[in-house]
Amino acid sequence: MTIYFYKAWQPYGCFSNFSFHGIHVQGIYWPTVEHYYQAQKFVGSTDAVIIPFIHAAATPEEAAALGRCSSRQLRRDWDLVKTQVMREAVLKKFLTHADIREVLLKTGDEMLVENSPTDYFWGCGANKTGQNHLGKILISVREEIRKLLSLTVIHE
Ligand SMILES: Nc1nc(O)c(N)c(N[C@@H]2O[C@H](COP(=O)(O)O)[C@@H](O)[C@H]2O)n1
Repeated sequence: MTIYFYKAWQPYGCFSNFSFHGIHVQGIYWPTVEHYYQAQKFVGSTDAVIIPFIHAAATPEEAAALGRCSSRQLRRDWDLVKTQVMREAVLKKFLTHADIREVLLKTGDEMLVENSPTDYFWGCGANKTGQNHLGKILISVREEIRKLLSLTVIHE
């Protein structure tokens, strides 16, 4: 059975990047994966000045709105690195928070799909033909955590 998720307040909302499960990356705390992901778009770009504003955004929706502003200059390698940036942040999220790690592990081997009606890259889009990269990342993170757990105890 495929598990669909999208908004943070819906079933399996903890799989959304908009869920309030903070991460530390290189000594900096980010309130959601979405804050971190949107900020990474501008690392090294001429619009890097926006990064502290994304970091300080009160909500992930606000962070996403700042990061999605089409007049700003994205880092040049963004399309090359964005999937890896997202995977590292999502892995960090599920290594950090034991409660949602359990939710993820309990999905067994089920397919996970971000049921976004508009996003055909991270989600499945309105007609379910999207690439679902976020769902694929969650599945690979689930597998990586299983391997880590079989080797050692995770220290939060
Ligand atoms: N608008 C919106 N609301 C949500 O609640 C979402 N979970 C998403 N999806 C996420 O949006 C991010 C992609 O942003 P860009 O289009 O690359 O700026 C990514 O985190 C999706 O999972 N969108």
